[in-house]
Amino acid sequence: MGASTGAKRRLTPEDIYNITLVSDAQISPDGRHVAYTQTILDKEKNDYRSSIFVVPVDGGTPRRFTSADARDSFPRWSPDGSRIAFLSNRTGKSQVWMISVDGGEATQVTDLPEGVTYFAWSPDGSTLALVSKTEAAQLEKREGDEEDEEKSDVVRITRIRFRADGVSGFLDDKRSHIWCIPAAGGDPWQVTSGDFDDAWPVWSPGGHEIAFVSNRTEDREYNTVSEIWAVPARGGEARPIATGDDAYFGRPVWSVDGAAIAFAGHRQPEAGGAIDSHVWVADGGATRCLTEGLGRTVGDAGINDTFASANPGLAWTPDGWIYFQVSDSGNTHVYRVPAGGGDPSLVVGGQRRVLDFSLSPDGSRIAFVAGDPLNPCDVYVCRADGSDERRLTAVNEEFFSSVALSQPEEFRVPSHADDRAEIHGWVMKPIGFEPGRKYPLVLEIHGGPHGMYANHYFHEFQLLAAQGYVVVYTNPRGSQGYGTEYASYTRAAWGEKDMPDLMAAVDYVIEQGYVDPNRLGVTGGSYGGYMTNWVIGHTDRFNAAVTQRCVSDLYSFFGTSDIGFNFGAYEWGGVPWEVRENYVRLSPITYVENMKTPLLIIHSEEDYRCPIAQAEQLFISLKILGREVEFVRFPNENHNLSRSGKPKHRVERLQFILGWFQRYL
Ligand SMILES: CSCC[C@H](NC=O)C(=O)N[C@@H](CC(C)C)C(=O)N[C@@H](Cc1ccccc1)C(=O)O
Repeated sequence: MGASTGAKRRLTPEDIYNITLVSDAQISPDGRHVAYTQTILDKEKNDYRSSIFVVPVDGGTPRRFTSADARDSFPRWSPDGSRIAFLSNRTGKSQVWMISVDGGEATQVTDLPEGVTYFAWSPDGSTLALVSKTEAAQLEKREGDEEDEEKSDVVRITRIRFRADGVSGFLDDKRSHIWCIPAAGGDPWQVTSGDFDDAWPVWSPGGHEIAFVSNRTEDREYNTVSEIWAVPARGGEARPIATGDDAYFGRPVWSVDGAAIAFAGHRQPEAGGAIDSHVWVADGGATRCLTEGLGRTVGDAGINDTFASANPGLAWTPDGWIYFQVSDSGNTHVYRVPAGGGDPSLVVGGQRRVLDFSLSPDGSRIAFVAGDPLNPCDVYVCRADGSDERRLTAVNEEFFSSVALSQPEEFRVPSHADDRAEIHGWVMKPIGFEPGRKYPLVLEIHGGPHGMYANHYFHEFQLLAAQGYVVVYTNPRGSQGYGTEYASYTRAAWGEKDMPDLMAAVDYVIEQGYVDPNRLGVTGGSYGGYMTNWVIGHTDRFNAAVTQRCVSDLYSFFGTSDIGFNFGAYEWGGVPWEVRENYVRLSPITYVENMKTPLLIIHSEEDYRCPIAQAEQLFISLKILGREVEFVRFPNENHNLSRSGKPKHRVERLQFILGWFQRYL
């Protein structure tokens, strides 16, 4: 691939409308069907629409279960397999709905004033545990009730976390709590309360207790702790499972006998994604780590622009295996480990990214969604040991058979840094590639910094290849998927320690002989935008740059991003007044006078992760310096414009990127 287009046409930005996304594969209790969410981008409505589908594991045509003009998602089978409960925004707020597997109309189960973000079936199928920001007192007082006082538009802020990307306005003081409701409908009751955010309820096998994730430490306003607790299902006092100031745990799952709980995470909350996560078990004695020697992080650190997220948990089988995702060198796989101790082993591997998975209750089958460089996603099923794998959907087969795609080629190259560490990367040749010709190159830089480029379809990369660019992308130091030492290497050294890795990849590809070294471009988003700014402040080798949702000044980023002060305090070695020099030295804007590369700045106006002032400061400085710079602002969009922004804006963003590189390369 890459050599000729044959009968196939080239990809265009608008082709995002031709891509169907599947996610959240949930295998039925009898292991014979898989329910999943299917999402499309609706051009006419300029919005997303998702529905629940069910496909037989023995093959056959997927059947649409819901067809509302809404977002239906999170399908979960009742324990007897007769019903599927799901979340839907069809009445405005996200609520739980129910549909019989025999067909018929879906019925609404919950009507909580603050909606529902997550739910789980009780083992006997009688009750659903929910997560909602509703407080019991609100149920008495519904919309339309008279307010006592006239509302003021003045905002009084008392909490350190007062804004979150994706939430317009400011955060309210409401807390997420666990609720329960009869699955057949009826009055809900509040299970947890207090000044805590509770999440991810999981029923004990006997149905008496619910484990959940919360931060109940004294210092919770200021730390990033995440603990595991359990509470009686009828309400009462919560008991600690894995708690304390060193807890950074989530995704709890009970053992089948209810004697133990497994979960994922690590014991350094302030480090976040900079260190590897593991699988742990708490059984009343000491908490044990089951994946000590794994050398890779538990979970999916993959980054791309064409996916629908599902956020799967761990799975514990009756015969004592715990299943979990692992990010490994650009792939996300499914592993399992014996709960009693032993070596973790690979179950679902391959050059691909497993986005989510679920196990049948008897532990015999796995359903999963996976994507690879030429296919964003499909639903698969296999046996518990990974054998007998079958693809159950082919949602994009027809579309992708009509367009030419470039197959990424992997490489490993020594860094330009003194340690000559091995850096893993990919190169995509342009569509219509002809040996002997020289092509412009675009370097793509991922964010995080602790994310991971993966063996997964990336629309932006394929578009650049379709337009005649060589596309290079790598997992430099700071990336996940190569162990803790690799991921944490950039601490207090952003830019300084990863730029030599990136430039080694660029030089390696230039050495292959098909790149015009005078036509080099660079782009990236978020931390990738930070690095784009850093790179053009430290070399003039690039002829065009596009910085997206970027960070330019660490000093003004600190305290204005929703990411929280802890992020900077860890990543840059302290708070500004402790390590002032780091904030200046590591800020790309410090080197703005050196920036000569024509720069396009793309930023969303409601980006609270990287506030738009980061872009404005850079734009104004470069304008004053008389540099070639343009600033494209996307109204009503947040940090996730490239992944879940309004479809029309996503197309426009891609057009701006292509336009800039066409102009300067
Ligand atoms: C995937 S890990 C990074 C998440 C990180 N959040 C907390 O630690 C984050 O938001 N990092 C930003 C940079 C930071 C604001 C300086 C970032 O680079 N984000 C990336 C990665 C990402 C991908 C998918 C979803 C969330 C973040 C980006 O926006 O592309």
